[in-house]
Amino acid sequence: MLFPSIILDEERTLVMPCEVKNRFLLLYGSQRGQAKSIAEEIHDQAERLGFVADIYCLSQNERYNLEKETAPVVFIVSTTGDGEPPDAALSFVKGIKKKTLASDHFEHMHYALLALGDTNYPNFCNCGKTIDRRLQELGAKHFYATGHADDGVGLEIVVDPWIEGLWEAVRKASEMFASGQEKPDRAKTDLNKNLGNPDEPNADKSGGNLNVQLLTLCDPVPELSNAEPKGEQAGAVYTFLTRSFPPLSESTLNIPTLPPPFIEVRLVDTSPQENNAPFSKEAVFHVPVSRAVRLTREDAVKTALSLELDISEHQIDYQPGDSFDVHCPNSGAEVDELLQRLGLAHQKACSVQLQLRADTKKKVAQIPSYIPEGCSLQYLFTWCLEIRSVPKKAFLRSLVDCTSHPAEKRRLQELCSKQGSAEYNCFVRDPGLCLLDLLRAFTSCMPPLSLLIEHLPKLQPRSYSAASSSLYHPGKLHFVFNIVEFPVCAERPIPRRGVCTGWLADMVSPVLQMPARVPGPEPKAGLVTPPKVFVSLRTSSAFHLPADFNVPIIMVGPGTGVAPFIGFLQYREKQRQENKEAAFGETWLFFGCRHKDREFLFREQLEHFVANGTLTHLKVCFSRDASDEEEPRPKYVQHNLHLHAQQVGNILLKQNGYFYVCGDAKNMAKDLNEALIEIVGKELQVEKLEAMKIVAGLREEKRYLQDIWS
Ligand SMILES: Cc1cc2nc3c(=O)[nH]c(=O)nc-3n(C[C@H](O)[C@H](O)[C@H](O)COP(=O)(O)O)c2cc1C
Repeated sequence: MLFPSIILDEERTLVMPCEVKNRFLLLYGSQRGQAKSIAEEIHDQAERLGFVADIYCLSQNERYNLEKETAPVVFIVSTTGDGEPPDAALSFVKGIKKKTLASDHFEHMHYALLALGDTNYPNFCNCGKTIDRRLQELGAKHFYATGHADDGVGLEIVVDPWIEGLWEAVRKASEMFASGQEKPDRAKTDLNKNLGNPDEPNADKSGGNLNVQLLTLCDPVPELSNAEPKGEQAGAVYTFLTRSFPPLSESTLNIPTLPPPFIEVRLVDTSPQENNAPFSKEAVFHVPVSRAVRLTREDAVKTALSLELDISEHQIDYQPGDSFDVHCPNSGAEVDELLQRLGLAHQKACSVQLQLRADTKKKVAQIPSYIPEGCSLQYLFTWCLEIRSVPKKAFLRSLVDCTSHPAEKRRLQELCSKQGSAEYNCFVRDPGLCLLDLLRAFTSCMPPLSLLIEHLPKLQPRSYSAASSSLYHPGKLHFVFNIVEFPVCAERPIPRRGVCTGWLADMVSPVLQMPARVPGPEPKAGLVTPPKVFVSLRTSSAFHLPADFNVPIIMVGPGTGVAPFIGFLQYREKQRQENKEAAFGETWLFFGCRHKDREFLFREQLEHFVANGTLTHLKVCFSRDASDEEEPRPKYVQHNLHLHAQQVGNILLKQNGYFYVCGDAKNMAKDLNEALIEIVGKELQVEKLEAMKIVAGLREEKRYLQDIWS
């Protein structure tokens, strides 16, 4: 069968005629939607390139049958939690892990896998790697090299070339295997000659000599390169974001094909049922904040707050180590500004009626399930859409067509182009710009409401670790957070706070209590109605105290990472009171912050645990306090861990102890992992590789547990 050649149509779009219908099965497992949207993108491209892709979520196992599947299978899976599969992939992963499956169970299967992850987490792409390894063990064969995309640096760096190379590989795989003419092993060898491996720097990323590009070419418009758009702000403040500079301004651009529109919106002037609560399928509880305390001093760089929720009216059973979701709305001021900017402010009370466009070219088009039918426009932006998300390149591409000023249009084309990738990262992705930032800067851009519904993801609840034990505080649930601040930068001249932490901080400010050591106005008890928040519980499968009291534990929780350990220690104190005869293992806590006097969170409570023997070793360090020159003190928790290497090694390697880490994934958790490997190497006198294996073994045994965030 001859593969049709590429035709350059009049609009200079590279298109393929649709005579060849090579079928493949496309399965995704996604927690927050990125894997799903990549799968949908592949599906749409497939359609345009003349393939047939049957797309399903891994959880829809009644819709596909891998045991009988003869077409190539493409998996797109992300990783969540501490290296865990997304919820929708859990049962699939469990199924393929069954020990009873024969080693040739999937011998008939040919697959490609794109794993999404983030190198800030220690178990990079663990779910994808697990599926890959297991499918191989069960006899399945790759028809295309696995891609590991890193959200920490930009998924598109791997995803774009991986998708580009996929088409040739799918075509060859379907040709060879669907007809049953080729023996799989032989075919694999043949195929591998042409496979591009996105993991290998010198690989042919096009997957062969066919360079399929779903891109439009845009010639430079030299006279526009430095033209000023009309908006004052755009010219003055947003220079790098909005203005084109050579060499990009002089390049011919490859820009993505316009994503096909699929939603039709009508705003109906009936008064919709007003509802000021999140729309969620899980059990969500509306609970009062019974106490709010600022934990840090005024002069600390970060402001940490502790909130106590009164859950006594609800059935919320939690254990220390569990976390829970706070369902927060978007900022009212931002929603108002957005509606104003879109010319929709006067319709904010209208009911939003959505339907799929009858003429859409998008094949897997769905009305987003997180938008309740007939909600108001205001509700849609307040509770349903993540308006702070960083617009993806496909979104920028769509915005191009809604922008009237030629210079702004060109700049948006640059930012979504292949050639402008570095500028996209530098001016959009890294500063974390959102739609409103773009609309402030690109003043002639006027997207329709339908486009925003198509591109803005679901507003996600924010997850926090419980910082209390219900044995210690019956009917109460505590949590701790730093107020996230996004300072002014060149691309965003207006500072802002995190969606959830900013909202919580504003809400509790009338009742906020100051730290005990700092004099300040106390809230007038009884005069203010307690603020309320919407929460749902997320139980943890493993991040709990060991069932056996005697097992020693090491906890590492700098900054707000100390939160779950406060819950652990409260629980442990109760266990000790109730089991006076029992022997309890050692409890170590490594805590760190910048300044002892400004942000030593829970200092009094930790000292209380030390005094009553619940906490046997409290090791603290302060990274910005002056150190004694003669006796330098440890700066960070990992340094302190090194200072106690022998005891740490002893607890973990000889006493079967547990090692818990909570806090920032990007810096702390990585450094700590390195420190642990070094300690194990030193204590056991083994090479680094061997030490790494031992540390990996601790993870597998669930004795090295993490609750980390990036
Ligand atoms: C709470 C959370 C936990 C994560 N844990 C991991 C992890 O353990 N390993 C990893 O490689 N990536 C991890 N990631 C990164 C995601 O896999 C990555 O952002 C991916 O693009 C998300 O795709 P999705 O939206 O389809 O779920 C985590 C992300 C979040 C938000």
